[in-house]
Amino acid sequence: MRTLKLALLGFGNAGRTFAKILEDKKQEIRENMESDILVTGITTGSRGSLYNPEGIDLKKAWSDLEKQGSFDRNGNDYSQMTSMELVESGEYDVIVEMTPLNIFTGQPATDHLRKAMERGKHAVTANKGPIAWHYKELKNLAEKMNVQFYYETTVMDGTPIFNLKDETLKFCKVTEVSGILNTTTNYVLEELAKGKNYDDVIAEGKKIGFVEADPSMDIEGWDAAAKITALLNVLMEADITPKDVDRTGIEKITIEDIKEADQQGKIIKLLCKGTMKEGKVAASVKPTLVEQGDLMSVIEGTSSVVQITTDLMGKLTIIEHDPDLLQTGYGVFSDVLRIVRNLV
Ligand SMILES: NC(=O)C1=CN([C@@H]2O[C@H](COP(=O)(O)OP(=O)(O)OC[C@H]3O[C@@H](n4cnc5c(N)ncnc54)[C@H](OP(=O)(O)O)[C@@H]3O)[C@@H](O)[C@H]2O)C=CC1
Ligand SMILES: N[C@@H](CC=O)C(=O)O
Repeated sequence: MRTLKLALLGFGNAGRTFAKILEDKKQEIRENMESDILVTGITTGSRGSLYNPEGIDLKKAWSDLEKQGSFDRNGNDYSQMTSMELVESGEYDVIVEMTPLNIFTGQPATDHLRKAMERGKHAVTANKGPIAWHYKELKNLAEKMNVQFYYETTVMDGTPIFNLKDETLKFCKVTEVSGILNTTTNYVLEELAKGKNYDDVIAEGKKIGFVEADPSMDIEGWDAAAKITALLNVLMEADITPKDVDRTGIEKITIEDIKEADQQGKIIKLLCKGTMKEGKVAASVKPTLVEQGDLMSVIEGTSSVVQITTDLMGKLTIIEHDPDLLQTGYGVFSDVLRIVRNLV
């Protein structure tokens, strides 16, 4: 039986859901992959940290957080470790980065991943900042250190996009990527059309768990810009940052705009697009009028869609229907399983 130790940075919506899946599937992983996956460290921004090289009691960790809003300060595993201290000196095999998105720098997530890989640790990130800002450097570092580095959750949760390209679209050259990649704006536009108040809609989205810690990251199109950047960096080796995306958010869209679109038989969607022509990459995020009945118009609620055009396989469309946090947790879980599978 192999033992793989994980250090989790961030234990919010994504982190807790991932931990629950891990706990639920513990026995199946043992039986099918002859592996035990232990979590040896967890850090948060303000709710304390846990550390135990023999494995943390995950059920207690999330129940303490959910019941009392912080880890148990009197518990055996309670620790004062900061994220960087855990990364630099903790005992673990895989760092799992799930801290909030800082879209303007990709930090501190990038430093966490860089430092862990420099120590020869494998890395998984749900945080798209590092992929949007520092993908090439991190990928090169992973190769140099001979470690695995995965980031499936950064775009459309656990929907296999990066895995699909890596595993089943070998030698396909991607020439265009488009889609609806941000849940919050899709949800907000739809709920405003029903006559709901903006603040109530954001509060609902926060409760469900998909709105970023700072909602302007979603509303101003930054999250979508980070996702199209991540897709282009990975699928086309574009080497761009979110600053290179021609970006307009939905902050100026009014209920009148939505009604006017409806009268014309159209609907407003925040569309992302990236193309590669003669070696040049162009990327945009823009509120766009879409004909009702068009494929993009039926992507409702928390659903997302991506279309990938390739030279050998033409255009492929992948829709993620009504995801919730389970699919976010699954994205992280699938990356960790990929590491286990490749180690066997
Ligand atoms: N939720 C979703 O639908 C999806 C989220 N993601 C990405 O996953 C990441 C996490 O999202 P989510 O779980 O929803 O966010 P949350 O805001 O729910 O949780 C963030 C967690 O990170 C902690 N944290 C903040 N700063 C630090 C730090 N410096 N070191 C360690 N922990 C820290 C927070 O602690 P505290 O609460 O104490 O501040 C909290 O535990 C984000 O980058 C997001 O973009 C990706 C796909 C989908
Ligand atoms: N805030 C994001 C969450 C997932 O990446 C979104 O709304 O899509």
